[in-house]
Amino acid sequence: MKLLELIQPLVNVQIIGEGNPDILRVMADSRSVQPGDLFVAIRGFTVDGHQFIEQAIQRGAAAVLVEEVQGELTVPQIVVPDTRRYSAILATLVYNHPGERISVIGVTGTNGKTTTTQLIARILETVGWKVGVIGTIGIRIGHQQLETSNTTPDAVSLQKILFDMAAADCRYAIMEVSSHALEEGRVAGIPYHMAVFTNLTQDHLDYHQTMEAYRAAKGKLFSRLGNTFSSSRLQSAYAILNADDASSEIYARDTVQEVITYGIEKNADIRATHLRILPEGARFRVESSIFGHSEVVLSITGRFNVYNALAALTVACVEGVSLEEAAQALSSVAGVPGRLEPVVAGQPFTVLVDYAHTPDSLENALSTIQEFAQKRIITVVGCGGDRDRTKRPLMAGIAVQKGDYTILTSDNPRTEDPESILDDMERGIPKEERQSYERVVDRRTAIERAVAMAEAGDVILIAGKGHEDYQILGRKKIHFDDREVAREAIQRLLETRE
Ligand SMILES: CC(=O)N[C@H]1[C@@H](OP(=O)(O)OP(=O)(O)OC[C@H]2O[C@@H](n3ccc(=O)[nH]c3=O)[C@H](O)[C@@H]2O)O[C@H](CO)[C@@H](O)[C@@H]1O[C@H](C)C(=O)N[C@@H](C)C(=O)N[C@H](CCC(=O)O)C(=O)O
Ligand SMILES: Nc1ncnc2c1ncn2[C@@H]1O[C@H](COP(=O)(O)OP(=O)(O)OP(=O)(O)O)[C@@H](O)[C@H]1O
Ligand SMILES: N[C@H](CCC[C@H](N)C(=O)O)C(=O)O
Ligand SMILES: [Mg+2]
Repeated sequence: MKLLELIQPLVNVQIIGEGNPDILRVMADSRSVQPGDLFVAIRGFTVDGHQFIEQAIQRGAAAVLVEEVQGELTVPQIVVPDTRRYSAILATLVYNHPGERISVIGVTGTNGKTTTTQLIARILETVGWKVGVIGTIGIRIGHQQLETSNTTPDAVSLQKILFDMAAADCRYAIMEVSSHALEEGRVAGIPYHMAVFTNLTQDHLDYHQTMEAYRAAKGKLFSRLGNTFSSSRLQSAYAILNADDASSEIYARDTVQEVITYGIEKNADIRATHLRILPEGARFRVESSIFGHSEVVLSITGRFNVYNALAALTVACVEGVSLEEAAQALSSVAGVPGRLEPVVAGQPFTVLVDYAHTPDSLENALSTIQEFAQKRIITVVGCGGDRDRTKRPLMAGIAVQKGDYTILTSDNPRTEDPESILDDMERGIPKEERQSYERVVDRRTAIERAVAMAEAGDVILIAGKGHEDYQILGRKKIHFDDREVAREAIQRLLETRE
């Protein structure tokens, strides 16, 4: 596409320099620029992309999109007020509105996004539709697996991924939409067919500052639902909301599209009753005046997973899958990596690795374990560095209150002092609980310690990192997998006992 044709729909644009080159792609990272790219200089949280303009031109950039007029360049410069947001629009245009060639289902909320997207994918695939999935544990296009670094990729990568999914004949793109992504406009230009809300509890206050701002960021998915850039296609869209979460009322008011609710406690369009939470899974009955009723048997447990399953069932039913068939598909889900994932290595106690990294998710994981634990619950937990500090004392307080013994340890300390993160956590533990916890800053040692103290019938919860196979210490990323470390510790323990 010619540069001038590409930027024609944009407003507030200044063009400097001669020429009208062909633009093949939009690229925000100078290191990946190829000849024919439009390089977008984004002022980031760590570096300013304007620094890399020369490098991008050397690599063959045909034009640059900037916020500030640059000195003389050998390629045209397009000056706009906000390159981050404009890059989303340009990527949509370059890839010719990929979001309109595939039904995009967005899932947002503090907890449960990964699990819910995986459950939706399973149901839609079971009935025979090809899907793409984008989220924390990676990107999948049919059977092709790709790595990711963010839950929701940057705007430019996202449009390319949707393009590839549409080209691979996926009928659906099921994606996690983080509050960061909504705030930064990474998903601008995606005409969501469905917007699903799981829940809203505390997280990311380092970024959003207040819960109101955090709620408002997530709300953009609902207030913009049904909007498209191109007027050629007006589509009907649905907001799928959790009736038991207070924020849903606000989101329901904010959307002009059809609202369908799911829940357990309050009246909802699709509701779970007769819940039984068992160690090996959950059973419940679904009742809906719209979609009928069915029994559901899940191999994943916890009341919170009943909510995730209800959200997935609602999406499937809206898409025309029968409730019966959707429930059947869910029963075949063995588990989601790093979500209450058991480590089984012949030990007489239970070890569960879980991605609980917020106060609410930790509370839920521990409440679920309480329902089936026969003896003690030993919790190994840490909090990420360079992230929301206010959740640290809350998480430590919950661990000590709900479990029997807690080992406070490091998560991904990043550039913070690991001991000072533990200090922040410890502040949430009442003095009289001094006997029920200890600090072991090294995560491997902490896991080994938990394994060494466990007795038959105990449950160890290793929380915070779930599927992650790395640990970030300073600016270094080392290989670290809670499941591997626990397995090795158990094996060593069993060998010494033989
Ligand atoms: C705060 C935030 O949103 N940060 C994200 C953001 O970084 P940034 O825009 O500040 O980028 P930067 O690193 O300062 O670089 C600025 C620009 O220079 C470019 N650059 C940089 C170096 C170079 O040599 N050449 C070059 O062109 C970069 O490509 C970028 O365009 O854009 C980067 C590239 O897309 C992301 O990787 C990065 O995520 C960081 C790693 C991060 O941790 N983000 C977290 C806060 C996050 O977004 N999390 C949510 C999940 C939360 C949840 O689960 O609820 C997520 O969606 O992932
Ligand atoms: N519906 C839910 N409500 C509350 N807690 C949940 C729910 N679903 C999962 N959890 C808990 O939260 C943890 C993270 O779950 P999941 O990865 O599905 O959420 P997420 O929203 O994708 O998280 P992230 O924001 O990191 O991407 C799980 O390991 C579990 O402990
Ligand atoms: N999506 C979450 C992941 C947190 C995982 C935890 N292990 C950490 O590193 O803090 C975030 O960006 O806050
Ligand atoms: Mg996720």
